[in-house]
Amino acid sequence: MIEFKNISKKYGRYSGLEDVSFTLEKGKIYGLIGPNGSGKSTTLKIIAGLVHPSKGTVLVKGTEVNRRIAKEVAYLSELDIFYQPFKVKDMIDFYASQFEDFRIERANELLTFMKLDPDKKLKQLSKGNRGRLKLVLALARETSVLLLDEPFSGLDPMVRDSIVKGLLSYIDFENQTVVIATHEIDEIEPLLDEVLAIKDGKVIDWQNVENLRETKGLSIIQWMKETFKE
Ligand SMILES: Nc1ncnc2c1ncn2[C@@H]1O[C@H](COP(=O)(O)OP(=O)(O)OP(=O)(O)O)[C@@H](O)[C@H]1O
Repeated sequence: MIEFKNISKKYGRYSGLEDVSFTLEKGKIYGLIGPNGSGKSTTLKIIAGLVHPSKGTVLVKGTEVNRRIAKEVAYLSELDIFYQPFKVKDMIDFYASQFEDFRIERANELLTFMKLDPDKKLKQLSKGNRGRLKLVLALARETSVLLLDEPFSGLDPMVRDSIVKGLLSYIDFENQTVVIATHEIDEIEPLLDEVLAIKDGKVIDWQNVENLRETKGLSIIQWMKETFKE
């Protein structure tokens, strides 16, 4: 579904990714784990067609990423910059006008689940509620690729668990490839099929989560501590 072939990304003198190759399959949920600045967001942005690699080829559904294929990718950015005068419901209408795969009924259901008032102005939303709105906008799309960059930032720990459970009902386990970059490993662990460890722009390890648990007896956190120990 998603193929990285020898991808490097340079930002001027700085390196974002270095010769990264992998294949992500349909129907799986992947976690990208790594320290700050390791290349997680760069990876997601390349899949979403927002950043162009300096070297290598990226295929999404067998096609080299272009504007058409990028429109089939739902991407939740780590940034939350919204057009301030909009109300929540204006944002829903805007997304519906931009993406053919945006399902308004689903968005309204998600707004209720996230306890967001459609009539509230975006500038009046707390950071946590902006985070919830970002999730609504990404999950209301019926796409084959769903990319979530730090989807729980700003959400208080008390609600994260219930939001993760809610997430489950909006993921199409058969057909979607979901990639989540996060530091909130505890919350996300029950969702993940595979984890990729990224460090200094390289994938340094890759594990199947069930295998990690059953054959090595490790949780993702334990594996992560071993993988990233200096
Ligand atoms: N627009 C940019 N201009 C210059 N350097 C950049 C830019 N975006 C990313 N980088 C650099 O590329 C590297 C990878 O950044 P990236 O944002 O992909 O990391 P990350 O793993 O998502 O980090 P974080 O966990 O802090 O979000 C870092 O060294 C970063 O400073």
